[in-house]
Amino acid sequence: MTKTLILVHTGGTISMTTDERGAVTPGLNNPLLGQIHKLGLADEIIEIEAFNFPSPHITPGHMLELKKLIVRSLADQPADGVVITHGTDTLEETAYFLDLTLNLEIPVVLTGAMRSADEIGSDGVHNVLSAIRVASDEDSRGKGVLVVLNDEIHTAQNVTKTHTSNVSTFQSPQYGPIGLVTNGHIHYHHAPLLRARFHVDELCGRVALLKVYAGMDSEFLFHAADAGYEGIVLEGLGQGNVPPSLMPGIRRLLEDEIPVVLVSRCFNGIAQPVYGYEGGGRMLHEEGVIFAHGLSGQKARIQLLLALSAGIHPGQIAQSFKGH
Ligand SMILES: NC(=O)C[C@H](N)C(=O)O
Repeated sequence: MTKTLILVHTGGTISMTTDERGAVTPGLNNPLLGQIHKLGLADEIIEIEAFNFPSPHITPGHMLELKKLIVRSLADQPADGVVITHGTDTLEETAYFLDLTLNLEIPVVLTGAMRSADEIGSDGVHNVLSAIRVASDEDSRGKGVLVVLNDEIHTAQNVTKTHTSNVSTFQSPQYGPIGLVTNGHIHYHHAPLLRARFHVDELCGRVALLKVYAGMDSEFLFHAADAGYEGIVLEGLGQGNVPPSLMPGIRRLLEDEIPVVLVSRCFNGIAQPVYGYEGGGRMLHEEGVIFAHGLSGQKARIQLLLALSAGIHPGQIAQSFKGH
């Protein structure tokens, strides 16, 4: 069957080369642009250069632009799948943003590279080829946004960058990948659960992410309330606890109707209201802190930003985190 894919480039190491000083830098043009269709994998690949940014330069505003570009491109040219190349540093945030905002049955697959385009053993072209094969596969439909690197298929919800430089950096702690890419096959061994969805045309609200540490005081939380932040995500301790010295700041935010979402700074397990001591999860839950079960801090932050931008009332935001 004839397949048409849209391949959107956004930058990242996959499109970078090494300069004369030995520093890895973005070039004027994405070196992959125009190269991939020559490999003859899908019948038609429409390449679009959306941005050419290192991914630390990507903002939620760019993520929304990307989402709109995908919707527009598919309206102009219906396709069987979408592949997006992206820097790896914030890839998981863009993937989750798209997962929560795109409402598509066709596969949408993000990929990137840990080695620049001119480096020996560069993983970029291989990852793009795998992503194209995954996006062309019928079994990839209806699975939400996927992330494909190093011959593994991960969900946007669970995947995270776990290593600064290794090519096997993308992992889904505690859940594992949902599928594998081999020479001849795309093989799924798990099916992802249904996700939340938000209809967002514009982003509004500032949401901060703070990591909780031993002896942390409330100063940043008071500052966040004074500075007009609309939401706070806390990466709490263990099963979802904070030092008692953080309670005055949390109470102030909740009094001001600023949602406080709690995840765990542990990368395995879920945050849950277990402990009844001062600052323990039970107390936080009873006072109105929202538990985002199993999400990382950076994903919970994207979700809270989208919930606020979708106009969900602060009282209803907890509901939108149910099921995670
Ligand atoms: N491997 C990479 O793509 C890392 C790079 N700093 C980026 O995210 O753009």
